[in-house]
Amino acid sequence: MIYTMTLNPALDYVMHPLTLDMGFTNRSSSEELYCGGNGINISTLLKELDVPSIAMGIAGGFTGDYLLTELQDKGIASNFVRLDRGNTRINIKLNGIVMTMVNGMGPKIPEKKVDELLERMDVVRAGDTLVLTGSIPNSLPEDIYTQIMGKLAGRGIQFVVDAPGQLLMESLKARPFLIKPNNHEVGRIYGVNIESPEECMPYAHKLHEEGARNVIISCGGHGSLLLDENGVEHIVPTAKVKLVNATGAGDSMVAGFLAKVTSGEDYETALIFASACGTATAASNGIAKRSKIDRVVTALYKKMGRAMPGTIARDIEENRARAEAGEGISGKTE
Ligand SMILES: O=P(O)(O)OC[C@@]1(O)O[C@H](CO)[C@@H](O)[C@@H]1O
Repeated sequence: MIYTMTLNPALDYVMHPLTLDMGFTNRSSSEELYCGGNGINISTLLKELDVPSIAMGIAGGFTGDYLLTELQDKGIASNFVRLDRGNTRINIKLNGIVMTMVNGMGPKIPEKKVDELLERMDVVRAGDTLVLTGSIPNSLPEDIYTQIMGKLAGRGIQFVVDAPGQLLMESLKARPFLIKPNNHEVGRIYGVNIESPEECMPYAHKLHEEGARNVIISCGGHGSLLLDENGVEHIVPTAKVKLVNATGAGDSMVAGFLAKVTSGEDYETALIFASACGTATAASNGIAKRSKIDRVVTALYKKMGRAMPGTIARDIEENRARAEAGEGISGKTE
């Protein structure tokens, strides 16, 4: 089972401002509301791929109620600690000429709720994957990811960490199965300006030496890299699409990679699929639907001049047939 942990979930309120003048009232042409937070995005994309996962985390107030009802309606299993006070945050995404985001700090988490969460972690068993991702509310201890991994150490659980700077570096001691920073985050960690996968590769080796078993670094339109646990370097370009909203693109990569690795695909195939999932989300409102992912996967193999592996081609064909027959969530169109 794949467990995703979102300690600071959010409702993502996307506005499309016509102007963005500081100090004035600006008007939005339309708005959308999505359930967000990195782990929730990962579970959402996994659901789209028909890969089961359980979303865990901490939620509170009317926004938390909305979030959990939405997850239930989408058929995403969840196991959230509920706060007695405080609201799950609302993150503002101003999708204008450039994307401007204002992310909330999140509610205050009392110590007893942290204990409750740590107790609930006992459901994660040998062979499971636990994804620890996103920022943490400032009332939580900074080493919470390390605490969780410490508690579960030695149980045969694979950890995946996608977290900002220090949280990420701290987590490397636990030898996570996968980390997925982007080029800017890696640049900030090492104090360098790096854009392309080729420029990022030496830093992937450093992160590998520090403890990460597999390192994916996403580089936006420049492509992405994977340095796998066997020390093999993989680089994949990005399929060309019209950018709609890149929120959740990195999370979609993590989901796509895990979906393929856990179903036994090799690392190169998993990276290509991951890249397509990220691109498909960047070209969507919200997390990408299956039909768009399939189109981007096909376009990416074409761009790379490579034949699609039989397993991936069959999967796309089966999904198309199911969509035509009007079955299942994966048949949804955007
Ligand atoms: O404030 P954090 O936890 O760093 O990031 C939260 C967030 O921006 O990340 C997700 C996209 O990855 C969004 O759904 C969400 O609003």
